[in-house]
Amino acid sequence: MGTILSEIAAKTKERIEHRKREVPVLLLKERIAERAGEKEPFLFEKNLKQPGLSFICEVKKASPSKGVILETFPYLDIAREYEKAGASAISCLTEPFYFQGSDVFLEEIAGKVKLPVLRKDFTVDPYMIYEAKAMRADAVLLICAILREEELMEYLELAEQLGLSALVEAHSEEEVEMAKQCRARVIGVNNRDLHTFQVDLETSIRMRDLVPPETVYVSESGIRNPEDVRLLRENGTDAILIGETLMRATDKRKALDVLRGKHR
Ligand SMILES: O=C(O)c1ccccc1NCC(=O)[C@H](O)[C@H](O)COP(=O)(O)O
Repeated sequence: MGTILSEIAAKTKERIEHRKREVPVLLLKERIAERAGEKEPFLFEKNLKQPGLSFICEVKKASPSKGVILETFPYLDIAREYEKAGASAISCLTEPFYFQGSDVFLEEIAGKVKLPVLRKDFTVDPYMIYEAKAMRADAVLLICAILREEELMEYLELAEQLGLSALVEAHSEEEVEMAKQCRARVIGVNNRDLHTFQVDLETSIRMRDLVPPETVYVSESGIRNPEDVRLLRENGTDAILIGETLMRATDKRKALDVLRGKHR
């Protein structure tokens, strides 16, 4: 049975084939050259390697599991609040059909906020890595479940050449092995089951020891409360990626403090 990811990946391929005809890769390369030196290479990875648990805070309007999360979506204000609240990085959804994301959100956030920004999209073509760089992203998401090992290796090399970090996402032990084989430097385990959409933190807790300490280990999805954060911290997680919980919080700084265990 196919998962939601294969469906999103197929739709993304169509979107990107169309985009390539509108904006040829040569144009993206010109834009990248014009912006050379504007960004510190690999800042995403560098920030996640700072001592203590790092928070990657997500800017996400909607999702397949929850539908629309926020009707009005002040994405730039949200990113600024994350910055003030001490986030280490921002994750910005750019996928338009399932998450109501947009490249415009990312480009604007990356232009106005100093934190590194992850382009949270379903990378299925090297073109998307050039796009990410051209729109001033600092990192790309590479999902093992939608890539062959040769593709993952090729995309990691391209990201490296462009000074972009890559968050390599796994859902199983086999995918963690694939990420390691490709020498990923940042590996994220997603706690969301792609068949049922159920989240279970035990997934990333269980796989922690498969990833060596020099690789950044990220736990993604389903992080709701200080107890979840405490469990992940105590299990040796380097960074956590949080979307819905923060999107629904009216006061982001307070919500992050509560998650960190600073408020009761
Ligand atoms: O969020 C979904 O419904 C979803 C469904 C299928 C593939 C990916 C999906 N989400 C992308 C993410 O990985 C999350 O946005 C991210 O990890 C944050 O999760 P959460 O804190 O649970 O919003």
